[in-house]
Amino acid sequence: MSEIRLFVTTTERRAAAVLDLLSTVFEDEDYAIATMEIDEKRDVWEASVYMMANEEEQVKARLADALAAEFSDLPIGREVLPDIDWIAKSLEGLAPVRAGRFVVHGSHDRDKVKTGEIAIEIDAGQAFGTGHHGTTAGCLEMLASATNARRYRNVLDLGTGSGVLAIAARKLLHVPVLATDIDPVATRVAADNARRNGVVAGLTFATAPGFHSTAFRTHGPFDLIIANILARPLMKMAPQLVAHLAPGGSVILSGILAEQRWKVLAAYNGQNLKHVRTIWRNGWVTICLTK
Ligand SMILES: C[S@@+](CC[C@H](N)C(=O)[O-])C[C@H]1O[C@@H](n2cnc3c(N)ncnc32)[C@H](O)[C@@H]1O
Repeated sequence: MSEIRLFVTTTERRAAAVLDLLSTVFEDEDYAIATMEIDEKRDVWEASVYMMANEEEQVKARLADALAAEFSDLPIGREVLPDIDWIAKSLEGLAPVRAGRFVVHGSHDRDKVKTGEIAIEIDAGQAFGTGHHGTTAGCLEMLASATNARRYRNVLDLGTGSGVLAIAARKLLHVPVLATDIDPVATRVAADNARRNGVVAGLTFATAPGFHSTAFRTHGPFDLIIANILARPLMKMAPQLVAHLAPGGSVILSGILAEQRWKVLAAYNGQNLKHVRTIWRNGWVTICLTK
């Protein structure tokens, strides 16, 4: 049976409001809801709900009811999604990912690395970060571009997961990197991955929730802090994160849904950081700011 997407087309701000509405209407039900950017320059966004074809009628009626009060000007669009070969799709997911000068690949794809690329070998495992997620790829791309513009002397990777960003930073910059995670399994996996990638020296791993460890004082302040966590903890941590950033330093933040971007920017602008660049990937944003 085919899958259907019902959607409305509007601005970023109104799409975020429609998403809130959809999450209330379809709360606790198994329908995926999402917003996605269609045209950055013209501020065109879509807010969507996905369902199987036999559920379309009732979902559409409820959607129309929900939109009636505030969004009656938005016509409901419809798309029939192509049937997907999930086995082929999952294998495709393991293909190497390229972002900036980096290529992240599994051990089965060592021969796919091209001359001039910085290769990071990560097999899918117990920690987040094979490079396939829009947030990881966004951080890698931002890291490559941020380091074109200036030199950094040390780096913090907060929420290191598989260690992919710490390994990328070490391979690119050859400077000391502190990598931390709240999850001890992640720090162990990240250390293993660092060994496999031949970058043990210069990389320190620590298990710590947020900034609760003496490691930050010992190794900081940092010229570059990369944190791919989630919008809410990133906003909460803004004062501490900025306190550990050296004057003139840069921050790369990800784990932020496109509609949460302005809130995160406000939290960091409030700490006197200036926005440099945003990268959009698959509904997620990666933001770079400087002190
Ligand atoms: C989205 S993953 C990012 C992994 C990797 N850095 C990447 O970019 O692919 C977020 C990681 O942050 C860790 N994390 C979540 N909250 C944290 C916190 N308060 N302090 C430190 N690490 C945290 C999680 O355990 C997880 O490994």
